[in-house]
Amino acid sequence: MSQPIPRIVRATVTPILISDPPLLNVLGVHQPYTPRTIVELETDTGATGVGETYGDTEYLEVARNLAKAVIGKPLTALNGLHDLAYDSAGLTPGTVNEFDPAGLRGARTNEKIVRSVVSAFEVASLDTLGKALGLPVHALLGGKVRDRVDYSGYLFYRWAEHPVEDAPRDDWGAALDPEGVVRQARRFTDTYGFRSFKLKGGVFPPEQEIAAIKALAEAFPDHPLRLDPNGGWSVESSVRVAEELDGKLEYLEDPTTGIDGMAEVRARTGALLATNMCVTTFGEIPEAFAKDAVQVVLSDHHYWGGLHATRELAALCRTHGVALSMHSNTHLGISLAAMTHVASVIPDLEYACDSHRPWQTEDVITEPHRFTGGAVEVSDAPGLGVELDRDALATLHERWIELDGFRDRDDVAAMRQADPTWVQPPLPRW
Ligand SMILES: O=C([O-])C(=O)C[C@H](O)[C@@H](O)C(=O)[O-]
Ligand SMILES: [Mg+2]
Repeated sequence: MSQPIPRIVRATVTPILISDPPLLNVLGVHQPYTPRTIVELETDTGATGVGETYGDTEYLEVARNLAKAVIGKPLTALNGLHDLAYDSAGLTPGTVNEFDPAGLRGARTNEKIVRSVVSAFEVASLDTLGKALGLPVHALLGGKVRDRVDYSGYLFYRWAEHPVEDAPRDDWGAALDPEGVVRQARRFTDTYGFRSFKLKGGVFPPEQEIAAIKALAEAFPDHPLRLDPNGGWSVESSVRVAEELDGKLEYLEDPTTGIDGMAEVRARTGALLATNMCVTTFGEIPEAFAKDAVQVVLSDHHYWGGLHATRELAALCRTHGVALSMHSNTHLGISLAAMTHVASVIPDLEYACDSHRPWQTEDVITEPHRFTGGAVEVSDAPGLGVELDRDALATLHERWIELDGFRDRDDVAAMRQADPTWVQPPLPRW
């Protein structure tokens, strides 16, 4: 006997600020606090679920509108979320900002904002549905093909402390040269067992970053390595780095900006190139793949629009012989759970995924994930397999209310706290 599909009766959007260390990148430095949005859904049958996404003001606005619009909708109406988000926010597709000061993921567009918000509602819906059915999210996506998902150790040049008073602190110390990077990698691997490393570059002139990769290669000869300057280099510099590091990298990530620049680096060096900047939406795929600009697409279920969309992306990549792996920005355990579920159902995932999570000291789930052997176990518990920590959520939301200067991530402005002359660096920087 068929049952009515549960309908959504409550959708709550809670903005939070989470502590973030002073991690450096081509734009500047992370703020002491990064905004995230937590979405909670409840159905008329009493089932509940959670999702997480970016929390900057523009995202939050769209999320708040979508929260009103989903009331009364069937829990399984996932394919309508995208249009509902556009309509409820009164948006049309378009570019908001040619360069995103917050996330180093190409231009900031309404499409990316909408998809990022939709991802949190889609994940929350799947969590709710899974819990109602007693099935893990991976089962709702066709079933896991692996029990553990590999993540790479995400190394950053960093300062010991933020240059502002009362900022959160940690005990990692500074990493500003090859020795510091190797020390950080050693601690990462001792603590979490990571079996590959990615170094966030674009911070120092390429020679210094080449030296850091060489030091890592010497210290960890069995660990695959990646370098990601977020488009900080010209084509000429990219070619030089690719040649200097030939044989030392498993791939080079976004050495330069734009599809044409990436295609030229590929054509001149044969280096394997990954991106989370020049292919971040479905519309960019035909040109990038036709020009052989990228060989590894770093998906991010937030900005591709959710877990189903990530599987669609995986199918497209597979069809074109392009590999798929996973990008990450600052995030908490709800996102890590979603990333792990979707990664577990993609058969041909050959590279370890990225995750910022080891840098975070706070979470909104009662039992944060553990990285062991560089991997996270895929949960078979109903839904995402996480439980919301309401006290932690309330505390981090209070912080969002109090510290209104951090509600939009801006790495350029954060850098100005240390260097008042700092302006958004033009790319390429070198
Ligand atoms: O792989 C990437 O490009 C990123 O993770 C972008 C991020 O914004 C990262 O650079 C960061 O958080 O500094
Ligand atoms: Mg990247």
